[in-house]
Amino acid sequence: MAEPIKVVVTGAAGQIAYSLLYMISKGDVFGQDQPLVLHLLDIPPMMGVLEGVVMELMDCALPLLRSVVPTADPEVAFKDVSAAFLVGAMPRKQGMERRDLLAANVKIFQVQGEALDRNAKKDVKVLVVGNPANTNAMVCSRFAPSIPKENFSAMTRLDQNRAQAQVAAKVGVPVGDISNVIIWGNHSSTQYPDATHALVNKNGSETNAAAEVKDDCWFKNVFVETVQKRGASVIAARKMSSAMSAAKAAADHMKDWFMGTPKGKFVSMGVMSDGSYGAPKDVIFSFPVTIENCKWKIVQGLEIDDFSQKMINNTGKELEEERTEAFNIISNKL
Ligand SMILES: NC(=O)C1=CN([C@@H]2O[C@H](COP(=O)(O)OP(=O)(O)OC[C@H]3O[C@@H](n4cnc5c(N)ncnc54)[C@H](O)[C@@H]3O)[C@@H](O)[C@H]2O)C=CC1
Ligand SMILES: O=C([O-])CC(=O)C(=O)O
Repeated sequence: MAEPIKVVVTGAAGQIAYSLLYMISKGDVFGQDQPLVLHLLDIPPMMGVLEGVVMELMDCALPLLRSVVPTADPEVAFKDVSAAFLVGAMPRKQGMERRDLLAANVKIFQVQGEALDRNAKKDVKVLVVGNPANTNAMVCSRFAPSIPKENFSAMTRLDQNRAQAQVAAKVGVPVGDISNVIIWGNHSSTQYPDATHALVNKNGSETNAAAEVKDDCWFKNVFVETVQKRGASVIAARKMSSAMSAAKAAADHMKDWFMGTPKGKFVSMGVMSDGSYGAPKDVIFSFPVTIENCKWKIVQGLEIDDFSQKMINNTGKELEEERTEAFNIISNKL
């Protein structure tokens, strides 16, 4: 069996981590042959709760989990890690936009970027889940200059999974038979869930989902809005933000990054923009990507109609505004 790899989860005493830690520890992300050492970071007042999480992980008796290091010290948490799930941040409450969390959360990602830079392996794969995820990931990368920009990503996989589930219900097939739904841009209510290129697998042959449904109005209105507002709908119902589905999406995202995407299939990830499809450069923008040998590549050459381009431009504009806001907050706090 391989040597254990070190994996850090921040916000380890919180609700997303409570589901995510189990998924990681039983081999859902790095595979059934990959032993793990888990580093769990949270803030000092949560160390008691974290002790309980450590007890439960031990009591799960999971063979791949070789040891657990609970800590409130980022220098310890990020030491020699190969993968980082940056979950720890304040969640939004009803009536807030994710962007409203910038003031509370952006500084966390500055500090953690600096600690990653000093301590993590240089090929560490970083997934930012804490909101506003795209802008936090951009900040984290800026403060970790010795780690390639390509190693920082933000989670839009939950949006992709939501979109896939909506299309599956509309077509009337199991969710696993839908692929290549795209999330463009920001993990916010300006994101553009795009099913133009989505495929439906019917008895082994693949057809275009939009052609199958023949309801352009549904795709441009109900579908887009349902996915854009799904996080808010969960908060309204649960009085807390999505956790089980967020953990599953984080596991899916990191698994694909390490294991790759199947031929002809793509997934959506917030990655450092190179300006493809008219997106602004140097923001973390969600694109369709394929992954091979732990490296993602933006899918090129997709046909983009006027409606889609308008939506891509709009979410890009929000990311530029968030970038300005984030650096204002950081410079005021220096
Ligand atoms: N990108 C996405 O699709 C999603 C993102 N989220 C975001 O994920 C974040 C976490 O959500 P939950 O687990 O529900 O929140 P939670 O409040 O249950 O847990 C957050 C944990 O982070 C800890 N924390 C705060 N500051 C920290 C720091 N500096 N270092 C380490 N830990 C720190 C807290 O003590 C707490 O234990 C929120 O920002 C939420 O908005 C949630 C769902 C989906
Ligand atoms: O909506 C929220 O604040 C939590 C989140 O990011 C989501 O569920 O997509």
